[in-house]
Amino acid sequence: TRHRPKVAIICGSGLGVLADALQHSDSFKYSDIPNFPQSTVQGHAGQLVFGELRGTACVCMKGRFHMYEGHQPAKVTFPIRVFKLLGVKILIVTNAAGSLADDYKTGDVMIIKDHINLLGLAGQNPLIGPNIEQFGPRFPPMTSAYDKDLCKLAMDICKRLGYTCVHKGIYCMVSGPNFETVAEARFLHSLGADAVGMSTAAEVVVAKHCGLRVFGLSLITNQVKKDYSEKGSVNHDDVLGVSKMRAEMLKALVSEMIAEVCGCACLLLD
Ligand SMILES: O=P(O)(O)O[C@H]1O[C@H](CO)[C@@H](O)[C@H]1O
Ligand code: HPA
Repeated sequence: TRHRPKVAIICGSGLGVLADALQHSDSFKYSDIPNFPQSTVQGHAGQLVFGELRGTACVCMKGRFHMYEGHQPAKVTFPIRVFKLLGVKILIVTNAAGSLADDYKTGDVMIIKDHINLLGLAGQNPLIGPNIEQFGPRFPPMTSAYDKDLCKLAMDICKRLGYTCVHKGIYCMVSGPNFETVAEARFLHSLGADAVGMSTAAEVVVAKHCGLRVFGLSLITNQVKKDYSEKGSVNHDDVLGVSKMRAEMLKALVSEMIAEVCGCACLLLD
């Protein structure tokens, strides 16, 4: 491919259409890329797409890797270091997530302000093992994992586009693959998490370690039950259904973000 991406986008469950925004695109199947894991989850196509979005060269992971697929944390996050070596400066992560916050509705968007890397805290951190100094320091800070300027820009864009169901909140990564019990949901909520999912935090830790700027979006695809009296249960098809319904909205938001970031002197990529 002739594209030399500055921005990488990871598509969450059912959000592969974000990659369709790329023009003059070149696609590579994960199975054709040396050392890349394979996508095994429905809603994750398994293609790396290079192209241009509003004049900026981007690379898009149409399908991410999860630990519940049997991968070690370092394997799940392997593509992030590939992006770094390709010259990427900004990582945009998206995911489908369940809501723990009382005021989030299904279909809402949460701009990720911070995360709780529950697996990382419990010893499943992608940076465990010999540190590769070429990428970053042994003890990287994580106090501003999600770029404040990019968060603010996203809020402004949402206002301009007339999106009202947008929040800023905290994402908690769990391993899955089962969805949470009521007691677990209460526990995560009491920790301060607004949304829960089975991805993202590990990718962000590796991205920050190697100096990428990160912006994250969760699409709220379901309400996580925090009360035994609440009826019904979530399944992956429902998650994909909501993603499909809201994917165009996320596509517009991500496109605007990239257009603004690359046109704004204060957010210059280099
Ligand atoms: O985080 P993404 O990949 O968007 O997917 C989310 O949706 C799946 C569950 O329906 C899990 O994989 C969860 O992590
Ligand atoms: O409720 C959820 N829990 C964990 N991961 C998820 N991904 C989408 N929804 C959920």
